[in-house]
Amino acid sequence: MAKYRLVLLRHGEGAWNKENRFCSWVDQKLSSDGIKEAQNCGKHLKALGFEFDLVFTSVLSRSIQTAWLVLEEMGQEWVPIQSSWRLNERHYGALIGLNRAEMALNHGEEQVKIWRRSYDVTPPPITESHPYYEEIYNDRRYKCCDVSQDNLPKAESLKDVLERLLPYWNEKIVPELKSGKMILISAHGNSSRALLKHVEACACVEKCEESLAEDLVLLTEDCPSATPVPTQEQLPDTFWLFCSLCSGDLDCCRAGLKGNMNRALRPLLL
Ligand SMILES: O=C(O)[C@@H](COP(=O)(O)O)OP(=O)(O)O
Repeated sequence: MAKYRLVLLRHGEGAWNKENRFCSWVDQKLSSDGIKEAQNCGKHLKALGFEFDLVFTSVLSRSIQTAWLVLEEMGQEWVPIQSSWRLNERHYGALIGLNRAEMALNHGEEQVKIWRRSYDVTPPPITESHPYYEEIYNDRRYKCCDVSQDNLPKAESLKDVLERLLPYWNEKIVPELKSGKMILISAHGNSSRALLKHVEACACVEKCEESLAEDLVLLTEDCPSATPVPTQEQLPDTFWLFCSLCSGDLDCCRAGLKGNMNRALRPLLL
């Protein structure tokens, strides 16, 4: 039996994913395709015999809905779910709600790529005149966070996402993994990317005190070759799985489960 067991999911397709708009902190629900993707993912995980002990989600409905649908398909609805804004999608600031293709026409492909896939470039911040400002900052879910509403981000780079995510990862998730629980994280494209970057970096570094470091064996394979889905017995001693497709800035797929599992969720590559 593997020592540390983590499955990291990017949620199924949301309504604005379909429209190619920056969704970010706007609380869009899953599209009908997204619902099917999450259900398929649950079927695959069930077929592979996964038994989750604890689930972490962001406070955005698309990640929570994905977790519910996965658990329902697996007959594991009873598994506790913990939600935190720290797993939210990257805050895209003033870009929220805008269409990526229109942005590319107005600002150029290169600029849009920098906003989306650079590590430490922060897009312009959201201001009070933004059409979604009130909807986001007056939402009750952000009144009970571990930071005050005034201190919530107004725009984030991927680096900022990692910085706000790490305390939660280290304090809430890592101890549960270390206690032997099988964990599902249902998150977003960029919060997964940030976490992936951290976990992989730690796995490469000899000593990384607060991480799973040497004990963590990553199942890394070149993208996009389809490989057979390993059974639980075939998994190495310690594993984590990234159940979605590649992230453009990380160059290749990091996934223990590929093929069916990855096709169950919308690829991260756009
Ligand atoms: O905010 C969004 O629209 C996408 C990410 O956008 P990109 O960084 O891929 O542009 O997040 P998700 O659908 O994973 O919650």
